[in-house]
Amino acid sequence: MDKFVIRMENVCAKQFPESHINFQAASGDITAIVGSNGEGKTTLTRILAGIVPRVGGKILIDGRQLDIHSITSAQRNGIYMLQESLQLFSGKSIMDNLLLGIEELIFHKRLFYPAKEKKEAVCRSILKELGLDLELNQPVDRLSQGEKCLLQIGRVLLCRPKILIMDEFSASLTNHETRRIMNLLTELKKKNICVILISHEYPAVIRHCDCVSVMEQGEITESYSRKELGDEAFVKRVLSFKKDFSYPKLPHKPGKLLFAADHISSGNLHDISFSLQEGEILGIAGIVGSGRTTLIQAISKEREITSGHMYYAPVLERSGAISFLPGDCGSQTLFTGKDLSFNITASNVRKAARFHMVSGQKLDLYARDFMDRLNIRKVSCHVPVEQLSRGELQKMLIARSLHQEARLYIFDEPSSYLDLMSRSELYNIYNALLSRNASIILISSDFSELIGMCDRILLLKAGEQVGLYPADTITSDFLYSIL
Ligand SMILES: Nc1ncnc2c1ncn2[C@@H]1O[C@H](COP(=O)(O)OP(=O)(O)OP(=O)(O)O)[C@@H](O)[C@H]1O
Repeated sequence: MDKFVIRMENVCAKQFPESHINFQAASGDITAIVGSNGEGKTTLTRILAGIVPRVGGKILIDGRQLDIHSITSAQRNGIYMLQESLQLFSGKSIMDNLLLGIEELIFHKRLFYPAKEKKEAVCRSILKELGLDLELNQPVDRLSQGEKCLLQIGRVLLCRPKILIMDEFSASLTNHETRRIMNLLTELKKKNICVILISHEYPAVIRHCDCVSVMEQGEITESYSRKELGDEAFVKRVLSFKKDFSYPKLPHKPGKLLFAADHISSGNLHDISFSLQEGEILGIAGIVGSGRTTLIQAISKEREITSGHMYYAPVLERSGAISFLPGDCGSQTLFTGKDLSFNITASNVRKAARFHMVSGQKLDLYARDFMDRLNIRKVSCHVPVEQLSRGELQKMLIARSLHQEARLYIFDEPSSYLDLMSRSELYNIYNALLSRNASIILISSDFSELIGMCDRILLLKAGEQVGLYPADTITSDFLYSIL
């Protein structure tokens, strides 16, 4: 593919009517777009991919104006976008997931379907390129998150993209999986593909990206190129966005026993034993199929155990004493069509009730308070949830969980999609919860987060408990080696 530069000139987005986007990315480079939650990163890339309309401005490749008004028109110009959540055809095979819907494009099908052997050969070759050693007829459901992400990239590669946009693909991947995908993207540079990446993962940006653009309030405010600045100055610039990020874990003394699992089994989970004290954070590390979800369903009494015993302290018996924050922005638990205030306070409406009357004003005040604490920058708490960015949605769900005033919080990948400042704020909230004798069970694919914030870490692999370690005695590398 020939070298090219794609430019957005004075493009305006509906959400930021006062701002103009001026952005450019070159073929053979990985360009990262960084910035806090809600600054317009996703909006920019969605305009480029024809998912949302632009208001004014131009999109050009090497000076030639592109007519992008829909996903199809963007794809016709070679622009493909992988959105935040992984979207595969569940229950279908790897081959189906690679080819469904794009066979015509790949095989230039006219009258006849391509021979099965031809399709298999194409799929095998792309799997090889992706570094995946998988059977073509295997269903995708049991693949790891990293493999699923690679497969989606493979599907796009079959369409021979000029520009590949990836929006926060690493949110629920382990650092190891993220590294694997970044290595693949680095290989794509040799084919002159232009990769545009939205990421809050600064280590990946520092290691692999050639250019970085900073987005604030719907505008690109700064852009840096590794080639122009040199390696050292480039790294320094990127690190300056990271500021003083560290895990603000405060020392605290665990209190009474709050919960214990004694040799429990359920579904694919076998013989798990651990305890949790008041004021403690227990981390759970494990990859897909490790039994993490089954375990939290059992603890939150959504699933029966088949053997063993679970102890709940009396304080956990009251309704609302256990709060569960589901992973992947809890898309199942959103009250769509309702506003932020409703969605935040739905977990504890009684808090604003007096003589069986609920005060809407009071609910709004609670919602506003959480919006300030979690930096959800919206003028009103009556904004519909559909109008939130991914990070803002995650903060809203965290706020809902906190509003429940539970004693045991089960957080599944809570920091996914959060910018660094919001992560720091979340960790301070953990400290505040612990000081009030609440406890946390934290599930995370980010091993450094587990080590940085937890007291102990339970390791699960294929439904078995493979270890329970004090967090300050282990390293991320040790966790990778075991899991
Ligand atoms: N459908 C919509 N209607 C109106 N406003 C929206 C809509 N979708 C998003 N917004 C707002 O537009 C702004 C930019 O959102 P966008 O998703 O582009 O941010 P982002 O930088 O990608 O954030 P994040 O890091 O949280 O994913 C946010 O303030 C968001 O609340």
